[in-house]
Amino acid sequence: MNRIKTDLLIIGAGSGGLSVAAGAAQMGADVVLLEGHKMGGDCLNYGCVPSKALIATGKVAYGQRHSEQFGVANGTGDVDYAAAKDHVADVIAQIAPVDSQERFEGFGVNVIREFGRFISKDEVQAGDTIIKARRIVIATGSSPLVPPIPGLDKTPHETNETLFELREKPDHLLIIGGGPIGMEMAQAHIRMGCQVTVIEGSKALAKDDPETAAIVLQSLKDEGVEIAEGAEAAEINGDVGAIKVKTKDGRLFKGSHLLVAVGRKTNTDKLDLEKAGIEPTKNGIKVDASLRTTNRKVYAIGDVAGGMQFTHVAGYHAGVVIRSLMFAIPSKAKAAHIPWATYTDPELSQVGLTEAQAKDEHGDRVEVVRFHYNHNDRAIAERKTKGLIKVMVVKGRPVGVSIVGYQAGELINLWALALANNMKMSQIAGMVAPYPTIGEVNKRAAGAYFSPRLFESDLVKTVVRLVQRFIP
Ligand SMILES: Cc1cc2nc3c(=O)[nH]c(=O)nc-3n(C[C@H](O)[C@H](O)[C@H](O)COP(=O)(O)OP(=O)(O)OC[C@H]3O[C@@H](n4cnc5c(N)ncnc54)[C@H](O)[C@@H]3O)c2cc1C
Ligand SMILES: NC(=O)c1ccc[n+]([C@@H]2O[C@H](COP(=O)([O-])OP(=O)(O)OC[C@H]3O[C@@H](n4cnc5c(N)ncnc54)[C@H](O)[C@@H]3O)[C@@H](O)[C@H]2O)c1
Repeated sequence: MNRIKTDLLIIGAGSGGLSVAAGAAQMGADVVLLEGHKMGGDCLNYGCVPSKALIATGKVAYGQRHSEQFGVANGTGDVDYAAAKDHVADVIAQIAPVDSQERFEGFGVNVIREFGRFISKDEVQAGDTIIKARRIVIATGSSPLVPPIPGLDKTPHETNETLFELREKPDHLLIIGGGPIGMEMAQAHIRMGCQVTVIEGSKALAKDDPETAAIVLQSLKDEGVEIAEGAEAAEINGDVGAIKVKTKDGRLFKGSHLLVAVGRKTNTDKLDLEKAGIEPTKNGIKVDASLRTTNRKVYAIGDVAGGMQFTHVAGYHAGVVIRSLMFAIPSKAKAAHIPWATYTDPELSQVGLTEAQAKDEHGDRVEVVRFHYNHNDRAIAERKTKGLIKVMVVKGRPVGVSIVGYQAGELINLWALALANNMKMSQIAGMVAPYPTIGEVNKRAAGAYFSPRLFESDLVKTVVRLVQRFIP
């Protein structure tokens, strides 16, 4: 057995672990990084990157079929499903060097390609190496949840870990789960020429604002996706080509392939957490505001910390623990300013409170201002007029923003900055945005907050009349 000592041990080389490793090593710490499977974790190999690459294929195919409105003859938009998967693999391959073992070794990180498990409060065994560390960061992420629905274990099915390697085009893809994975993949597949049915136990895209989510759901239905809500999968059987899903309320869905996308299970089973005195929760590892576990030498970040499960959250967590670990500066993770986006067409994004949450929290003090894409000149030129922005405002400051429409994932960046810095609506309204950009939607939403105050105020009218009378 090899024995090594280090300042910092990181378990898991996904979005969170790699960010901590890169930062800490480049700042001079002695770092050991463990990865039992693929460098880059879920995001690069089974998550964000392949899903967005497949969405891009769908977008091109859809664009070909709908080009006439621009004066360009419609094309057939035929998709070679296997070739689309080659495109996905090529996109992953282009990004992979950034997350590679070689790059991290170049920073001076000792990368060990083994799963790690605790053997004491400050020791982890990985293969035939025992690492004793002054501080440890658990960044082991999550895996697809495959629930114990009767028959599922005997029925061939895809998850996000297998879908991007499937080369045979599904005639009819059944998707259990109408969350972001389900809806992004539903649209990508209908655009690639598959028939698609989403079987959702409660409400699709339920974590988002219902008004903006409804616009996405209607768009998917208009493209031909069948979305069954209140349809909890209860019994599954069949084989590739003939899969059947029965729901609790007796509905029967038939398809050729099945994708299970019903949420995530955090990766803690290999860790032997109890050996280190680390308390788990129902969905992850118990952490305090500084992401410290019940063992004061150990932190948990990213998906395994059991909060919002996004790559940018794992990256943000990495920054929080680096401050504590490298400089001993007390640092807390907050969630109120964290945005998210779902990359359907139209896109859906959110930061801060939804309208319902804002009204719960602030009552009558909330004002909701809206601006619709069909008043944005660039959106008209691009024929992307479907969508709106809603800003929830309390005492002149935004407390939440929901956007649905073209580039909603880009537009939310400004509001993430505004919420993180407690900015005022007047600062957004005062920004000069280049014309014609989709980004003017943001400025016009802020303007919509002030319009009634300026244009419907008797006081303003009286003052203006008075001033006009006295101006020479
Ligand atoms: C289909 C899909 C699409 C997504 N799209 C987006 C998106 O568009 N935007 C977004 O922000 N997020 C998206 N996500 C979420 C995002 O992928 C995750 O939030 C992110 O990868 C979490 O990072 P992490 O570092 O916590 O974990 P991971 O990236 O999962 O990394 C954890 C790593 O730890 C390793 N590991 C586990 N146990 C051990 C052990 N005991 N020892 C050593 N190594 C171990 C694993 O092999 C893995 O490599 C998507 C997820 C999915 C599934
Ligand atoms: N664009 C993005 O940032 C992006 C994209 C994909 C995934 N993700 C991340 O991955 C996480 C997981 O995504 P997800 O879509 O798997 O999970 P999710 O938890 O968001 O959605 C799962 C859905 O499955 C439904 N469900 C559960 N059991 C069911 C059953 N038996 N029958 C029918 N429906 C059932 C739930 O009601 C829920 O709506 C997301 O929460 C997000 O954090 C992010």
